[in-house]
This record gives sequence, C-alpha cells and structure tokens, in this order.
Amino acid sequence: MQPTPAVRCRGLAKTYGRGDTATPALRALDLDVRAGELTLLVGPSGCGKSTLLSIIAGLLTPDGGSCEVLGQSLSGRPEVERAAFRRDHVGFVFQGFNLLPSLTAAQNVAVALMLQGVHERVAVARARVVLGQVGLADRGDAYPMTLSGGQQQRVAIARALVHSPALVVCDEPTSALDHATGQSVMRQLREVARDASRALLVVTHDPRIHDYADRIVEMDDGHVIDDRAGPARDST
Ligand SMILES: Nc1ncnc2c1ncn2[C@@H]1O[C@H](COP(=O)(O)OP(=O)(O)OP(=O)(O)O)[C@@H](O)[C@H]1O
Repeated sequence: MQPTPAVRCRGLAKTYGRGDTATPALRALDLDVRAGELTLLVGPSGCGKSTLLSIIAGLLTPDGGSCEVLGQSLSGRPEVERAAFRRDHVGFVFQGFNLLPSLTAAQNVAVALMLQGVHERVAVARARVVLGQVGLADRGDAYPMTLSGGQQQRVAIARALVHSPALVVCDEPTSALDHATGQSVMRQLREVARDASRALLVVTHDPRIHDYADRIVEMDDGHVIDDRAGPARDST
C-alpha cells in the first residue's frame, strides 16, 4: 500500500472575484505530492500554480474540494493555527530569497528555529551545521549583501530546512541564478528530498532543471493535465 502523500488535493477549486470579474484559478484539481520525491509543478503563466501553493501553505482558502497537508486539512482553521502549522512543518524557498539584510547568514537561518522557541545560541549552532550541508560552512558570519545570488539562495534553502520540515515548497528557486548555480541548487534540493524523505514541491518556468525531477506535474487552466515520472526518478 502507498503511504499517505504529504499533500493530497481532491477537486480543489478557487475563483477570484465574483460576477463579471470572476476569474477561475483552480478547477477540480487533483494532486498528490509524495515524501522522498522532488515534484516539479510546471505550466504557463496564469494557470494557477501560485494559487495552488498558497492553498497548500494555508495562506488562501479554497472555495471547494479538499487539500490535506501531512494528513491535516488547514482550511477553516484559525490563522494562528495555520501559522503554527507552517512554522513547524513547512519550509519555504522564495524566488527573491527574502533574507533579512541586518542579520548574518547564520542568524537568518537560526530565525526559523528561534520562532519555535529554540534558544539563540543553540539555534545559531544548528544553523551553522545546516549551512555546512549546503556548502556555506565558512560564510555563516557574512551578511546577505556580501553573498552572491547563488549563496543567498543556499542560505534561503538552509533556512527552509533547519527545522526539518516534512514538506518544502519552493517558488521559482532558480529564477535569479545562473545556469551552473541553478543546477547545483537543484542537486542539493533533490538530495534533501531523498536523504530525509521529505516532500519537495518546486514551481518553475525553468526547463533546465527538469532533469532533477522525480515527478513532473503539468498544469493548464486551473487543473493538472499531465503527471509523469521525471528523469531523476530512477537515478541515484
Ligand atoms: N489576487 C487575485 N485576484 C484576482 N485574480 C487573481 C489573483 N491572483 C491570481 N489571479 C488570477 O488567477 C489565475 C491564476 O493565477 P496564478 O497566479 O495562480 O497563476 P500562476 O500559474 O502562478 O502564474 P505565474 O506563472 O505567472 O506566476 C490568473 O488568471 C490570475 O490572473
């Protein structure tokens, strides 16, 4: 029997606005995202990818259907509970990195643990270990402005992973990176999915990173039109 997927959406629907200005963004969307896999979500601009990520993250409530994340449905729960769920179980990597400029790399990563109540000294020590895992062992004391785009993205990845979330959601993680750095970031993300049996969901417009996908889910017009094994599925 297949284990319960990390994300399970069934018949998911979302429309923005009403009447003449109504814009359907998701129409009866079904999706499973499994642990231990890197799933790429692809599709043309406006097909509903960001809307789907927002619902999975509990930032947006669907109009219909269901979305279970790690076996729990977030819709209808108070924002304070949804925020606690995100903080404890989900890691986010955004295209703009979203690092705090006045904090060092290690402090930026440590924040994710401190929000969970971990003492700063312990959090920074753990942050340095995870920075080492993404190849930045010697940059923990550097401020974001002094790091390259690729290094900043690695800090953002370390921040998303430091609290060992079961689900990591990445929105265009390579869009600001050159080809070689983008490939290296994707290699790391794939290893993270496999080593720790995490579920990684990556939204991308970048066809150069398809090689790192265990699965490729293609959307159009608010639903999934194709769901296939990716090139990395059977590779080591
Ligand atoms: N806040 C909003 N208000 C009204 N319409 C919206 C809003 N957000 C998204 N939409 C519409 O919903 C549809 C899906 O948008 P969404 O941003 O989810 O697509 P996307 O696939 O993420 O696009 P992109 O690849 O350009 O980021 C589009 O038609 C968009 O114009």
